[in-house]
Formats: sequence, C-alpha cells, structure tokens
Amino acid sequence: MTQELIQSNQYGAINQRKINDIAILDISHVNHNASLSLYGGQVLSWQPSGEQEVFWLSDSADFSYGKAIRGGIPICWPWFGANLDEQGINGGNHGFARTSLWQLIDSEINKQGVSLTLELVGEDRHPLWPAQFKVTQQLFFGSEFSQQLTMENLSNQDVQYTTAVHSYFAVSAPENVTAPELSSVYFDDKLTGLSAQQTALVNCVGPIDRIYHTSENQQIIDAQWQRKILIETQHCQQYVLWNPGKETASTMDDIHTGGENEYVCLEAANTNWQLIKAGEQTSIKQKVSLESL
Ligand SMILES: O=P(O)(O)OC[C@H]1O[C@@H](O)[C@H](O)[C@@H](O)[C@@H]1O
Repeated sequence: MTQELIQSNQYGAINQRKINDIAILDISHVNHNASLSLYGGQVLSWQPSGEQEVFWLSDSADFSYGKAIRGGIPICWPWFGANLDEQGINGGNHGFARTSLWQLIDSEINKQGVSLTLELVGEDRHPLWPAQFKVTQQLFFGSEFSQQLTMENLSNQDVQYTTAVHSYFAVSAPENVTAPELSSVYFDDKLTGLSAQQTALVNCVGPIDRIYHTSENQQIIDAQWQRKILIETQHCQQYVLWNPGKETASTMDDIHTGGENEYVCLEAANTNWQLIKAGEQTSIKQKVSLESL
C-alpha cells in the first residue's frame, strides 16, 4: 500500500493512501487512531487508545465515485432522506455532499489531538438545489471527537436545507444496546408512517427507522462492551435512529453478512427544512465522548 505523509510531529502523523482512486487520510496520534475519506468528507473511524472502535465501517463498503460509503459518518446534505419535487425530479436519498469530493484546507496535530478542516464548495450542483454554497467541516479527533458543519449560502436567494450527520456507532450488538433518553421522546416512525409515537426503547434491534424530536444529549449504552457513547449537539432539532435489521440488510450489497448486528445509527439531524438567507450562514455541531459503565 502506497502512503504519502501529509504531516507529522512528536504527537502523531497524518498519512494519505488511496482506495481505488479515493484519498483516505489515516491519523495516528498518541491518544487515538482515526481515518476519513476526502470523497464524501466522511469520517470512517475513530478509536481512542484502549477503547473499541467508535464508528462502524462495512467490510463491503463500496469506495467508488457515485456511490455513498457505508459506515463512519456520511454527511446528509443539503437534504436528509428522499427529495422529490412537484415536477417529479427525484434527488435520491440524503443529498450530494456524501458523494462529493471535499478539499482538505487545514490540519493541525497537537498534544490534545488532531484538527482538520474540510471544505465543499459548489454552485448549481443539482436541479433540486441550484444554490451557490460553501460547507466547512471542522473535525477534532482526540480522546473526544467533535464535528461542526458551517453552511454558507453564497447565492443572492434564500435556500433551505435539511441535514444529518449519519453516525454509524459500533456496538457489541443492537440487542445489548439502548438509548434511554429516547424513551420519553415523541418520534415519527418511517417504517409505519405514523407520527408522534412514544414507546420505551428496549433495545436497538432493527428494523427500526425513527425520527425523534429532541435536541437533548443522548447516550448509547452498551451493556456487553461496558461503555456509554455520549452525544451532544448544537442546533440540531432531531435524532434519527436507524438499523435496517437482517432482512433489509441482506438486500444491501454494501453491508457484509451480519453487519447490521454491529452498529446502531444515531444521527444528529435537522429533518425539517431550515432557511439560510441569501449571503448568510448557519452551523450544526456534534460532540462524541466515551465513558466506561
Ligand atoms: O441507504 P442510505 O441512502 O444510506 O440510507 C440509509 C438509511 O438512512 C437513514 O437515515 C434513514 O432514516 C433510512 O430511511 C435509510 O434507509
């Protein structure tokens, strides 16, 4: 495997390698290892020293232009989910950011961790979203992880967006896992089409596909791995909880056999259209940390 050193110092190094034609950055640091793909601007892994991997990546992920990479943190933007307009133009699932090439603008390695800035700039990228825009993604990998997306509307017209940072959290098995704060929150069930449901979440076994209307901090409690994943967000009004379950996963080429038993998606999101006025910007953020049980 050919590697190119991007940056290093006494605390760590960033190397670049390629999968097919896709540039992957590998980070090794005194307190963690991590990797991300410039295609999709997508975090693929983050493993603080002495911990299990935090983000799940499918063994069958398709690293090809035009395809979304299954796992890590796909960026759903400028829309989340399906997007079908009145003329019948179908934008497909989750927008174009996850199938776009992002640029690495800046990186810094220090004792606490590694900071990276990625950018996606464009205009008229899709008939359903012709605006001129810049999205800046600021990532920090250390013993904690944070991710901020700043969305700038560079057009002279207002635009609307929906979004999700579609985190695939690695777990021992969805049946060992719960997210207790969600039990008291109303959700829209994408599988039944029913809105404003409320039921206790016993575990995260799929098929499950729900939009929970809350911006409170969340915990993914994994009884087997004896850890809590803590998630805090800013300017996100929902969380999406998704696991396809065995039957649906077996129809998905980019999930390896049994892969659905290795993760739970809890996606910090804005699933209702949000306005960004002409020339203005807005941002969302998530912070992820770990605790032992
Ligand atoms: O297969 P995709 O496009 O990556 O989407 C995966 C899932 O993403 C979730 O966010 C959606 O709520 C699900 O409905 C969807 O199936």
